[in-house]
Amino acid sequence: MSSLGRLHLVTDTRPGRDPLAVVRAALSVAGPELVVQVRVEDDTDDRTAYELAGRVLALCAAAGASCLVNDRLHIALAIGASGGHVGGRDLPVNVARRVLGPAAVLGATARDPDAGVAAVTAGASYLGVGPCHATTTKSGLPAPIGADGVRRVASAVSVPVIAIGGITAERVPELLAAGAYGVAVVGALSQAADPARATVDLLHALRRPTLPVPGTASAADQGRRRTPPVPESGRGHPPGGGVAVAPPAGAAGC
Ligand SMILES: Cc1ncc(COP(=O)(O)OP(=O)(O)O)c(N)n1
Ligand SMILES: Cc1nc(C(=O)O)sc1CCOP(=O)(O)O
Ligand SMILES: [Mg+2]
Repeated sequence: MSSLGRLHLVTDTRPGRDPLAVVRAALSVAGPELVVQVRVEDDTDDRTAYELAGRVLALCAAAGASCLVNDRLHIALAIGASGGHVGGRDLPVNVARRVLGPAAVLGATARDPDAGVAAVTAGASYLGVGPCHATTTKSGLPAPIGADGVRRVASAVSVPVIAIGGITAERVPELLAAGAYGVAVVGALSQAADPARATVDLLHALRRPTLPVPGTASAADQGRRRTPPVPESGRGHPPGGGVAVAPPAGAAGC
């Protein structure tokens, strides 16, 4: 069983970006609190994606952080990543779970409660929920769901909810209050003048105590933020208070 960090850095591989420099800067201040999701553009060939993912994994391993791979689960397996993330146009969640195996971290995109419940039933160990706010990083997304949309999903599931889309440090408190466990960002770090400083700001916002949201499964996680659990093995829980993540028992396709 592994522990999920609360701050997810999704790589920005658009032309002119330097994803490895941003990953290095973020890891230098976040260490094991960071999850790096390797996400490449759709027209990137597998060899390029594989080489980037391998480099990111090496940086993460040296810092004690987790590395996930978006969409391309064969690359996740090839490099020995902690897991992967799939959305509505990728492998179905139950198939992704079968491919990655029962111990892997598997994220699934969910934009509403029904999709969230279905993804968890199929084997997702966390949900990426958004877009919370307008984003300039990705096109073709539906209208932002805001903190209320995050609340609706978080209320329906018992796995960590990672809010995504237009996230800034200033917006973190309302998302935590809505039941989010953590956040995933692209631009807040890749477009920052000082990505290390921006990482610190996001981590501070994520560590700030928030009131539990009554009736949400994530209220338990909010409680854990104040009183981190005693790790089973004495390791694996980041200083920010990660939560143990394992696929639900009997997940379809496992
Ligand atoms: C944490 C997180 N949440 C959502 C997504 C989006 O995944 P998806 O819907 O499959 O879109 P692409 O990222 O593949 O374009 C994500 N990657 N991470
Ligand atoms: C990759 C991605 N997926 C989203 C979704 O809602 O599914 S939003 C998004 C991009 C998030 O970038 P930024 O932090 O720069 O807004
Ligand atoms: Mg996808």
